[in-house]
Amino acid sequence: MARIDLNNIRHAYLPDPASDDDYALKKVQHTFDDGGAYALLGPSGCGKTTLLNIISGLLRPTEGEILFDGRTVTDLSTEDRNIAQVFQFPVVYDTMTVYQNLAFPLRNRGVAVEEIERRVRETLTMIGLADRADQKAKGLTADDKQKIALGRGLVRSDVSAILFDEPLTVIDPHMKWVLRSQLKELHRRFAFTMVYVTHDQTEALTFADQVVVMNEGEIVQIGTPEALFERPNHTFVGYFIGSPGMNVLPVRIDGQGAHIGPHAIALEGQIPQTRDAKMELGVRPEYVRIGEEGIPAQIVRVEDTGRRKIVHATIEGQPVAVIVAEGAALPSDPHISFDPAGINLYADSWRVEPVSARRGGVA
Ligand SMILES: Nc1ncnc2c1ncn2[C@@H]1O[C@H](COP(=O)(O)OP(=O)(O)OP(=O)(O)O)[C@@H](O)[C@H]1O
Repeated sequence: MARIDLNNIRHAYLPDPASDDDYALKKVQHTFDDGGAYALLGPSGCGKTTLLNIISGLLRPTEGEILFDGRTVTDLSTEDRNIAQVFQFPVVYDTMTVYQNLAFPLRNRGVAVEEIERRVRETLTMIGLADRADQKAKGLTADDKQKIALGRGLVRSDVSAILFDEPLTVIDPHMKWVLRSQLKELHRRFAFTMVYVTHDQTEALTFADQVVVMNEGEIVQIGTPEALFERPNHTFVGYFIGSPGMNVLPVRIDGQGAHIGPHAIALEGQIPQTRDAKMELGVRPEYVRIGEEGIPAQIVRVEDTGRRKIVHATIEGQPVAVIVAEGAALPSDPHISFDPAGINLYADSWRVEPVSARRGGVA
């Protein structure tokens, strides 16, 4: 397995890109550590597949350089980069049996027959197709074919990395959960470098150690699922991750602190100097309290989701979502307050650290 460095990668599908908007990938500078499990997460069209195809060699970037373990591979093919890639829709050899499909990439590389037998049997068990080893792929369901495609990616131990592009789209929901857990387990056992593209936050957060969140051709944050939840770097990460997403509230900052209308908000640490930036507070619904004290609120709607309720309210005309326990009673004169530990401050959509935590830093 390999460490993958992306140095100043940009990509435009247009022949003569002029402005930033012409680039599907604006600028990517990132290292995927050897043996890391990464998810590329973001909405449709943000550049995930473009980035994945640049790593695999299906696409040559307009600018920049790709290195595997310090060696430049920018001009090498997928085969020469020794990459296994699993796509959204299954790519299998219909006329071969399930066993032959998995054995094929190993035979191609001259792996010894006993080793092929051992690895193929092990992988077949892992993907739940051991009992169908001798069946032709042709008659199988899309689900099972995709399991073969996953198996073909996993059967080789010599690859630099395994790349997955929304591989569970065609898999039924229960099997999705099973395969996701198996991929995670495989990663624990064999420490493959894995990059997994998805627009589904559950898939990303359960699979990856590090989630790379992308928006409009840029990486906006790389972090553990916990960091993305507690300290979103950008308001986009705040509302893209979480259900419902983070509340983002415009605030006024002055020498005394942050204010929503006439109401002062208690913050941890000192507020950094922010010049003329657009200032917002980001507070996840899990950190909003509804009770007798705080800012007067109007309840608009209550959603019952089973173990908890989501209360949709407004304060000073701004929508706020609040998560409360299933049995909790709502006050007749509702007020909203924020747990200071759950408040993040944003200047022009990017998070700023409270000054005390950064020792005198300025936004
Ligand atoms: N072959 C192509 N030619 C021209 N534009 C393209 C091509 N492939 C992708 N794009 C554009 O590049 C941008 C990024 O696309 P990309 O497929 O990388 O996004 P994505 O995040 O993987 O989206 P999705 O989840 O829908 O696959 C989009 O605006 C898309 O329309």
